[in-house]
Amino acid sequence: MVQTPIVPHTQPTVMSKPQPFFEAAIERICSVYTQDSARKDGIYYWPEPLPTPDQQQPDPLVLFYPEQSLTTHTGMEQQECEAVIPMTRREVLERRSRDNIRPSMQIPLGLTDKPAEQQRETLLINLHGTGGDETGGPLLIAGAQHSGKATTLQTILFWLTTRFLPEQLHCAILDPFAELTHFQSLPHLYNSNGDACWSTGHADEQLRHFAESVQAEIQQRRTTFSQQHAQTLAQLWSQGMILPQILVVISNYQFFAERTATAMPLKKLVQSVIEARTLGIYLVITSTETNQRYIPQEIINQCSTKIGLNLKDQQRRELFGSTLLSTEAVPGRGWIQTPERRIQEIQLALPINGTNESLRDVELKRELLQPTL
Ligand SMILES: Nc1ncnc2c1ncn2[C@@H]1O[C@H](COP(=O)(O)OP(=O)(O)OP(=O)(O)O)[C@@H](O)[C@H]1O
Repeated sequence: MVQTPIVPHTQPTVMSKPQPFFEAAIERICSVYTQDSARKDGIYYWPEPLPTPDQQQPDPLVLFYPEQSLTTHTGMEQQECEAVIPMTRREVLERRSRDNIRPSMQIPLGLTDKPAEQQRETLLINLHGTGGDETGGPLLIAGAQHSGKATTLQTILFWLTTRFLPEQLHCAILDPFAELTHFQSLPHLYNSNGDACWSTGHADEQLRHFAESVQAEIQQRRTTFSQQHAQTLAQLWSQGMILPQILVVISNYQFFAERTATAMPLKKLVQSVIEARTLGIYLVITSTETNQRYIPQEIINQCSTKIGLNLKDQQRRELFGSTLLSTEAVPGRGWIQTPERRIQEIQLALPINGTNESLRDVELKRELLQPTL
């Protein structure tokens, strides 16, 4: 039996504002009975809540450990943020040229809350999956406006382009609202023919060209796999044949849905990419809508990992097939449904720290323009 800790009688703490009695009591207990002593007694504390962006700290959770604190526009040093990766970006860049790297579509994207297990864990999305066709798979991020969709795409691209050399990773991006333009400068966005693989898809011709170039890559890859009698990209890499992993990003899918000339070719492209996962070709889609009018139900069903950010009740039902409580309306907060169909609350990470969007934007651009190691 665990004994109740004895709290010595101390002077009341001086507080700046009145605190409810139970909060003051908990604070007093915590000050004398540390987490370490509790663990030794077999008591595990409820984990910290998910970090919440607010006015005081708009960037509580970032991808990499910040190199240095950025100063705010008022010149004051900002508060420390939590990092998903306990390393700076520079350290990850250094490792990528040193490590014997293997293909991997595991992406650290934030934190997840598991109240039943009293745990808060790193949220790892695995687009490849480890256990056959039902695992990994396409990622769909659906969310209201300003809920953090574009930022999440930036975090995904920032991770993958930091982790992998351009010959190991290639991205093809359809970006109608030009939210990912900073990545255009990276060699990862050029295919083996030297063609840029970023497009707004505004003109039908642009979209057709984008779809054709991705389809051509898929076709070429099928031929290579069969010539080499390979089952997986990892097999080819281990034989010294480095074909890049390909990430296809379709941002704001709903934008294309009502254009009759583009809806069908885009749907066909998505189907082909979904089928090409075993060839090392992966898909991430974002959408502000979850209704069939804007995104075909087959596509929603085939996306085995789904994230919903600040959605209405009806949209949560359309996306997850079940009614969930709404989450706090802060950017990057929502629900994830994983391939095992588990649903968990999450907080997604910013790619970079900074107290407002324009500071973060400048900093991200600067990081991406820096010569890599
Ligand atoms: N995980 C996060 N943590 C903190 N702030 C975030 C996070 N994600 C996004 N934000 C901030 O919230 C705002 C909206 O983000 P973002 O532009 O990514 O949303 P969006 O869903 O793409 O919006 P829209 O649909 O209007 O394009 C931005 O100021 C962004 O910096």
